[in-house]
Amino acid sequence: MSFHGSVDRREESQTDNGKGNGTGNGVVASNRPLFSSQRLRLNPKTGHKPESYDDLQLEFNPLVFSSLERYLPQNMLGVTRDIKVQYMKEILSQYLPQGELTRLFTLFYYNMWCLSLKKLDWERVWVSMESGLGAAPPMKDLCYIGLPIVPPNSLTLFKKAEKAWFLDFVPFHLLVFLGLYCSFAVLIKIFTSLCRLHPSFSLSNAVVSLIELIKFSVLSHQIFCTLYDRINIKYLCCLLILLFPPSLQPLHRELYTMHSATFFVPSFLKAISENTEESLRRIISEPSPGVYAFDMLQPRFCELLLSEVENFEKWVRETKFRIMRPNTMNKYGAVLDDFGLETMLDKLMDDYVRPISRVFFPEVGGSTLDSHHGFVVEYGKDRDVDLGFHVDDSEVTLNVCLGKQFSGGELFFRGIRCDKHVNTETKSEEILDYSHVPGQAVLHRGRHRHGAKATTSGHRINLLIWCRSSVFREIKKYQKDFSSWCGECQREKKERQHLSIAASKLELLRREGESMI
Ligand SMILES: O=C(O)CCC(=O)C(=O)O
Ligand SMILES: [Fe+2]
Repeated sequence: MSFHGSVDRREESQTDNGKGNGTGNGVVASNRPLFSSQRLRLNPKTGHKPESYDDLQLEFNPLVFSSLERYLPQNMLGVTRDIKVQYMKEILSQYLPQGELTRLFTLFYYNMWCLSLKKLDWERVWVSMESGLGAAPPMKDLCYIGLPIVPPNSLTLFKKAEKAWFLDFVPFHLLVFLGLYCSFAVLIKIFTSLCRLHPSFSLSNAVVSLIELIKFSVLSHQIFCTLYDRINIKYLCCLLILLFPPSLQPLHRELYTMHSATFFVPSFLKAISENTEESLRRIISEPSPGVYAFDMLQPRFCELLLSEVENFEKWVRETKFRIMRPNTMNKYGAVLDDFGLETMLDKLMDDYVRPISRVFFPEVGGSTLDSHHGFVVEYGKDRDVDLGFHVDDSEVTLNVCLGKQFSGGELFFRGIRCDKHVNTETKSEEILDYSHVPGQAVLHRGRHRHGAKATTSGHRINLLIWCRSSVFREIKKYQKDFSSWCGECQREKKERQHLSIAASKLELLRREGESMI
């Protein structure tokens, strides 16, 4: 690999120890095709005044040569400019084709610019180049002096540099630009209005003032850079949030931690505490295969949660805060995790939904539910009207009606399907239209196709928790047959079994016929 060559080169240069190219007398033959062991010194010769290369037609910017000159080995500092140029050109051309170098020099100049503004020190230029381009040994020397040179054909390293450029530098660049732009814009505005107002306005005065203003802008720009540099933007955001906290205050603090006795009806609590299939079946009905219904929430809890949601929505309206809606299908409703109910919902899933799902939905990861998306949906006048036919992004969905008074809004279920069969037709035995009652929960697989009919009057608000299992999702990637839960896969499997039994029977009959003959 090209890296090996680079490592060798570095080792070679280390043994050379700054004493030139092996000749020992500091003289380098001008017609020498290659300075076989070129190296640069690690620390610049600070007292050395570099020559100007501006008048030469060079492949690289003359400034690169001036900048590089201080890093030449001692014996090269006294030779003619042409030899220095040749020496430096060879160093530069060893590393990269011209095109890539040009692009990398952009990075270099960017760092130089940062340096000039004291945004970066050399140490950080090195670190930035190193992390941006990869830490190939020979680069260390070169990067240390700010030259982002990488071994030939190291396109991958360059890609990394580009990525680093975008991730680290572009946001900074934009901010600096904005800072500069704003300060200029404001100052120019002040300047022009002053010019118009001031009685002693003259062109020469104006030019002098303008120069002063530019100086001032550059200074403010530098202050801005320093601020940016010193105060990590993340911490700045945290600080701002701490200084100006969003003013949403919970209305009912008791909702934010799990109080099972006040949240749930006694029958539900009893069944969960016994934690057997029998105890659960005692309180749970199954109006259609795969849809389980049971009484769950106390009316008081529903009221509290409804007023908490109202409080949240009022705050959203007043502050004009933009919030994410529960999913792409709803224009109303709110994600409960977003206003602090995440911990309570975690507990609800862990201690209540999972024990039931373990019994009723083991084949879709019911016992390994480990994350959730909890939200409320709202239907009625000035709200969503109905909800289209869909499947949820969940393994198991808990849907509890919180209230209020309403008519219509039935949940309709149309069979469980895997991805492949999600659009297949519904069999009559799969049809269920279910009318929800406040406090009552419906538990179903996320892949159970469903929707909600129009709420024709009143206001319907439901609490939903889409529960997910990462284990199930991982296993599912390697499966093709979902006949343990997909209605259509089941039918296909039965069909295959049917055909194979019929074929076996036919084969038996054929053999019997043959033996008779
Ligand atoms: O409106 C409902 O009760 C159903 C909501 C639903 O299915 C969903 O949000 O995924
Ligand atoms: Fe749904």
